[in-house]
This record gives sequence, structure tokens and C-alpha cells, in this order.
Amino acid sequence: MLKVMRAAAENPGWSIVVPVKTLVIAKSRLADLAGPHRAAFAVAVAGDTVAAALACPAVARVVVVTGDAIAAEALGRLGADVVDDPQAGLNAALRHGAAHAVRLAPGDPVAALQADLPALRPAELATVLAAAGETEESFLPDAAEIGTTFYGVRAGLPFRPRFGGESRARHLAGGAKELVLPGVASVRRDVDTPADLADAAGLGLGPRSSAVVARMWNPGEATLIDVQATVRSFDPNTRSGSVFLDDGTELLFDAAAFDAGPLRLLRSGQRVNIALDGDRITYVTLSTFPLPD
Ligand SMILES: Nc1nc2c(ncn2[C@@H]2O[C@H](COP(=O)(O)OP(=O)(O)OP(=O)(O)O)[C@@H](O)[C@H]2O)c(=O)[nH]1
Ligand SMILES: C=C(OP(=O)(O)O)C(=O)O
Repeated sequence: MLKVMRAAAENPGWSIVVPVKTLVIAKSRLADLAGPHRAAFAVAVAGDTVAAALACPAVARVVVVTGDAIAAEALGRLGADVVDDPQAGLNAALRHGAAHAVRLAPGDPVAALQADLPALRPAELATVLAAAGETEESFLPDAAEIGTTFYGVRAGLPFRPRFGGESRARHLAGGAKELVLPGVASVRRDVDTPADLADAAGLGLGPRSSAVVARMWNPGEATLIDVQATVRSFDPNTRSGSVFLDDGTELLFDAAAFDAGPLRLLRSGQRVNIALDGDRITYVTLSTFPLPD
């Protein structure tokens, strides 16, 4: 036991901070391709990213920063520590998550990792973390070599992420060391456009993203059906949420589906009637209310 504790003290695990934007506005550049599956795709991609990070032996904890109730619930269930978004932009969200991580484990190095890495492999992240541990402040450029997917600092050093747009140049100008490593394609493959997604699919998507992509690309016959379900979560700010079908399938609904119905609020556990077009929810009402013809 003592040996394990000493080994842990000598090789502290990384705290990985993952920022997740509000789902209804996330992945705007994939809106045409993803259609009604856009929010489900964003949460699936973040889920695969977080699950792969948690499976990496060099990672001690994953802190997700999000103001989105659905993402918070889904990523918390995977084992991430979720903190609220200060709503002051991406870098402020990252600094907030990093401060939380430092309070939890002041002796551990801290990194930011983008949430849109659906092909992320734990072993490739371990390669990046090993290299990052050799230097005070470092970053990994994205596959396009314009942005950044990873930024990390050793324990006790200031955490100064400069994400957003052309962040590779800003991280370089700020003095962070650029990591140039073979065999880390999955850590660099962020997905913003359909071409990025095709590239990530070539590397191998994680199970959650792969399931949503299968629905996006093979929607099958659009079927209009009415079914009962149970509310899992509802965010009054975005008027979106998710329900469980009685077979346990979780489906997300957006503000358009909620606004189509007569309700003002939903609570977790409430029974509802929903109208489905394929697997897209188009209408939500209480189970005691009728659905429109
Ligand atoms: N918590 C938090 N995360 C953010 C914020 N802005 C962006 N992100 C996250 O930062 C990463 C990069 O975000 P973007 O590429 O700007 O946004 P996106 O939703 O992935 O895609 P677009 O809508 O196409 O720009 C993703 O992991 C986002 O979820 C923010 O204000 N707060
Ligand atoms: C936020 C960034 O990336 P993107 O907008 O491409 O996801 C970035 O690379 O800093």
C-alpha cells in the first residue's frame, strides 16, 4: 500500500479539464449533416472523449466544465467531476475548471483537452501526457495545425490557455512548447466539419459517436409514431432535455419539439406522450394529454 502511495506521489496523475459548450448551440458547422441528431452527436462525442481520457492510466481525474444540464448528467455518469460554466467564454471556462482541479489535487499537473475528439485513444493520450510532463507548459496542435487540442502545465505553474480559432500561433507566441510527436493522430483529430468527421471515422470512432453517426447516415424509413416515455432531464433555459423510452433508450428533444407542445415546464420522472418522426422527437406533452392528429 505504502509503495502504491509513494509511486502515486512520484508520478502524479494529470487533471484533465474538458470544456463542453451548451448542446443546443454546439457543433454549428455540423448542423446540415447532423440535422436533428446534432445535440445527441455533441454529447456522444464529448462522452467518447471523456471515457477515453478516464481510461488513460496517466489521468487521475477529468473535470468537465459545462452549463448544460444534459451534458453534465451524461458526463458525470461516466465518472467526470462536473463544474458549472462561468459563461465568460472558452478560456475562462478552462481556467475555472483548472482552479477546481488544483483545489482537489494541488500536486498534480493540469491540462485542457478539447471535448470534440471522438476517436481519442487512451494510449495516444498517454504519449502526449508523458511528453507534456517533460516540459513546463506545452500544447498539441490540432490536425489542421491551426488550432489546439491539448494544453498542459506542470503542477504549480500558471495555467494560461489561449484556445479559440487560430490558437496554435497564440500558444506558441505565449511561450508554450509545441509537442511534435508521432502516433498521436487521435488526440489531434478534433471534429468541427463533415470532412473532419470522415477523417475521425477513418481513425475509428468511439462507441457513442459511432452509434449516433449510424443513425445520422442511415435514418431508415421516417416513421411517425406516438409513444409514452419518462422525462430524464429538462433545462428550462434551453427548453430542451431528454426522455427514456420504456425500452431504456434515451432520446434528446430540442426547444422546437418542446415549444410544439402545450407545456411550460417538465420535471424528471414525469410521464409524457411524445411524437416521433423516425427517432426525432417532434412533440412533447403530459401522458394524460392527447397528442395532435
Ligand atoms: N464550457 C465551455 N466550453 C466551450 C465554450 N466554447 C467552446 N467550448 C468547447 O470548446 C471546444 C471547441 O469549441 P468550438 O469549436 O468553438 O465549438 P463547437 O461547438 O465544437 O463547434 P462550432 O459550433 O462549429 O464552433 C468544444 O469542446 C466546445 O464544447 C464555452 O464558452 N464554455
Ligand atoms: C477552439 C479551438 O478550436 P476549434 O474552434 O477548431 O474547435 C482551438 O483550436 O483553439
